[in-house]
Amino acid sequence: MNKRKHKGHRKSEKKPNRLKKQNIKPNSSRNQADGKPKGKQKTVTAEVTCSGLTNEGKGIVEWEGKRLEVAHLMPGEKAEVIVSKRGRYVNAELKRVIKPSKDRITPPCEYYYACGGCQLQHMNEQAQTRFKQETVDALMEPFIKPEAILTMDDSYDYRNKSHTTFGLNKERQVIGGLYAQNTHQIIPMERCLIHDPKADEIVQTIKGMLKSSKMQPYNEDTGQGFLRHVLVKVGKGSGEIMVVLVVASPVFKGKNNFVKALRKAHPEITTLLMNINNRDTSMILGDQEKVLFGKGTITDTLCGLKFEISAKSFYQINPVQTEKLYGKAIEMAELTGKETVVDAYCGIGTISLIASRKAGKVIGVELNKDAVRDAIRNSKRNGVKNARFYQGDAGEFMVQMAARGEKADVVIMDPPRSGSDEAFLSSVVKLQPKRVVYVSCNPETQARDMKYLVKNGYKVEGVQPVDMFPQTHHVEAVAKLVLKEAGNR
Ligand SMILES: C[S@@+](CC[C@H](N)C(=O)[O-])C[C@H]1O[C@@H](n2cnc3c(N)ncnc32)[C@H](O)[C@@H]1O
Repeated sequence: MNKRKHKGHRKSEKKPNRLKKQNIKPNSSRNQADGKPKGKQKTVTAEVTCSGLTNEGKGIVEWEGKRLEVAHLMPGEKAEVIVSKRGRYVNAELKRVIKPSKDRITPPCEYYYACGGCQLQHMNEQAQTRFKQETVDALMEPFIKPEAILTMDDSYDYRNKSHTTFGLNKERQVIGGLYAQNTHQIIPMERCLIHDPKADEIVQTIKGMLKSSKMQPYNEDTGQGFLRHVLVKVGKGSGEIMVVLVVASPVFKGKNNFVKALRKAHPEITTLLMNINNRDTSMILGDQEKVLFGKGTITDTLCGLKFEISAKSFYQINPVQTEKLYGKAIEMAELTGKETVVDAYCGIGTISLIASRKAGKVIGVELNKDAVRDAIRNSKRNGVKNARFYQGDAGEFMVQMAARGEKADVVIMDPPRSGSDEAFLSSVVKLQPKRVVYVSCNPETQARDMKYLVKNGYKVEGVQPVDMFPQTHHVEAVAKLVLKEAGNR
């Protein structure tokens, strides 16, 4: 996915929406012209005690009868917070922790409090694990008690994909970094501790080259400038590296010299692309792409298979944990070699091809054209003969399968953060697969969709949380649902 927030991830896909975050009714006290809350802002310092955490890892406190959310505050902690009130809009920020939790640590990242990418670095590993376990436990409480979360030994440097945004600071110097949470303000940074270190090194080289190559960073407000973002994908298993320069115009002055210099500085880059994004959008990647050198894709190894990955295709960002996640999903599918498996929202065919080794046949469906092309190539590359891939909306595809009276023994589904839809879920109910394995990076929408399936004849037999995104509030979960006996539906 080319969006800033996903599986992962890190930035909101939409423009900031602080009202929504604070659970206050939209536009209740806002000036319609500039979007800012109406009225004079009052600021007070208040002493509060944190009673728990939101699903985004923020501390919950009570102030003047209102429930407020305070980033970086932990349960049981007493703290001073700055409360800003304008009309009915109330915001609280941590000023000082008076009584710290025994689980509080000093965040190792120097940008942590300014950047929005990580939300849990102030918690030790046990507290992070407990938070994620409790989040999934609470969401799955109507169905089953989840298994203990699968954690990761080395919880930094794990991301195989990074994107850095470029701009100019007030002194008109080039800066590159991540956006501050809920804003489009770039926090200049040289190293993000959850990125692959090599990716950050390459980005720093590119930043240093901008001046000599007379390349201007893009300015979102004026629409002037050239370089918007740099996307780096690292094949952790293969060592292959893809760099994508996301630019605002197809005219790349000094391209040959730039490419030559970058290759000289980083011979480990295996392919370089230019992606043209000239729209006023929060999406990182545009539609047009040009390969500047190499094959335009990287290949990585996962679960013993080789996968080719395009710039715009989704690929799980933490391969160590992905192997655990996929292993669990395949175990839950209980394949014997005979089954027809539908792998919905299949991306580049990772789960499909791993499942194909134990299934009769696999049908993969995916919306992104590039990902489907990758999946077909991956199937050939791995000598898989019993998998077919289709491009389209998974819901529509399932509706058609149900209308044609086709059969599926197992449905594996791994939708984006927003979850699945009624067209898809109602068709699953019509197709009546014996098992549904639901993989999700958002257990909130997963629980919502599971409720539909449970109402319509399925029973939850297991839920396995996996920590795919250490240091952030995100958590992955895989659930096994089985069709109840006809008499028990
Ligand atoms: C979370 S990813 C999972 C991909 C794959 N299962 C994996 O593990 O790599 C979700 C995928 O769903 C795709 N997608 C999003 N909306 C879709 C839709 N309506 N129908 C089919 N695929 C969709 C995205 O392009 C993305 O590849």
